[in-house]
Amino acid sequence: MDRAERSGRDVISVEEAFARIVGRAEPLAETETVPLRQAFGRVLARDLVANRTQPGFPASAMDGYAVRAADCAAPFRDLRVIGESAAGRSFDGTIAAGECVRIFTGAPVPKGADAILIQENAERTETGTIRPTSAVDTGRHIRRAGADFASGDVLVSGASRFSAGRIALAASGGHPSVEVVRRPRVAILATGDELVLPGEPIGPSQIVASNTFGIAAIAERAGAELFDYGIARDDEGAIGALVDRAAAEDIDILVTIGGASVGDHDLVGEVFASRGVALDFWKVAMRPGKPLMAGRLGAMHVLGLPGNPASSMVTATLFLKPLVQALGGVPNPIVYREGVLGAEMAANDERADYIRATLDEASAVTPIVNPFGRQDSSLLSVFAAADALLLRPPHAPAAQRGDLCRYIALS
Ligand SMILES: Nc1nc2c(c(=O)[nH]1)N[C@H]1C(S)=C(S)[C@@H](COP(=O)(O)OP(=O)(O)OC[C@H]3O[C@@H](n4cnc5c(N)ncnc54)[C@H](O)[C@@H]3O)O[C@H]1N2
Ligand code: MOO
Repeated sequence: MDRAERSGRDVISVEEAFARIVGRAEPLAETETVPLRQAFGRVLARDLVANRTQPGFPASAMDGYAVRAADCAAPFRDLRVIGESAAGRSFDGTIAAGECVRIFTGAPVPKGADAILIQENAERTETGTIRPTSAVDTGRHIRRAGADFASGDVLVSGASRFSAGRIALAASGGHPSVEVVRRPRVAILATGDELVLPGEPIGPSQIVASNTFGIAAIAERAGAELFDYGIARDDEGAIGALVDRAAAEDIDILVTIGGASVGDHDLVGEVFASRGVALDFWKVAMRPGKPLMAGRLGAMHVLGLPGNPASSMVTATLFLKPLVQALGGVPNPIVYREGVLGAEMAANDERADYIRATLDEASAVTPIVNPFGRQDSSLLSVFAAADALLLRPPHAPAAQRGDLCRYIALS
């Protein structure tokens, strides 16, 4: 496909682009076992089954006395304290009528007891007995064995992402390590003669290659293992060598930044073609982010993001993030929420607009979405200050302040 052919043709909708990039992505089959401490955010490969029952014994939920409920009915009489059960140190005898055992939270309930009298409802006497001051129901303050889970229960279903709570549950179920889906391997390659790294000496017509850092954060948050391929000059050989490297290093998603448009130095599409990338599409009816390329080189997904900072961040949010999630085996829809417009909007043209906006959530359940006045796709300061991308669908009619709208929350 030459440049003339690539330009102008086949502008597809955002929904179509999503279906082609994300909808066709197969979750990775490979798994790995990681220590539980490293499992946060990872995707569980298969159902995690409890190795033990929790609690493993009937346990007291309170500090007090293990009693027979029948002994704690009015008129109250003294109960003899025949021992103590603390967490980790049980009382091995059996409680008979008129007896009780001093017990602490989490400790095993001794045989014969069927309730816990909290210590606030017991008067200690000088003769080593206690007297209940309140009746107690059978079963009161006793956690039955297996109340949390039983051995063999599914604790966390396969394809779930490990939250803090799920990690703690896996630990409680007796798992020091867990089997998780391999992280998708994402390589990021910035292209452009004008680019230098942050902190490097910078010439008068140079700019800092900032996009890699933002895109990497989006990909890693979505679960990627990241490979930074640095900056390639606007040279077919240099860019091509890094495409080859990605294929050789079993990269799952190669992301290029810049060089996606129609200028004489926009070489990425040609390099892709020369390296055998099967280009699926090259333009999306969206703003920012129109010159987005997507294709495959064998099993490797290839995404050519536009160079303008907001364009690359928006396309990474809409397509790269859910693609990483799809390969990693987690649900990956783009969630559009409902808001109220904080400003009037002009009628839209044929491109879906993703307008950088702030959310005012203080006043109402439905947040007010306030678009920034400046929407140029070079403005990182505006993107960084945004909480949301306000969606203006293609051909949306003019809208008033207070009208309902949809937005994507940025985080
Ligand atoms: N004649 C036309 N010109 C342009 C069109 C068009 O349809 N016809 N599309 C415009 C749109 S929309 C966009 S978006 C840009 C995309 O251009 P490229 O992907 O080719 O990006 P570059 O030209 O390489 O760079 C654009 C801009 O972004 C800066 N940049 C590039 N890489 C980085 C990076 N890693 N970090 C930070 N900034 C980066 C670069 O210096 C340029 O300023 O094309 C329009 N043109
Ligand atoms: O669509 Mo470009 O991505 O506006 O700047």
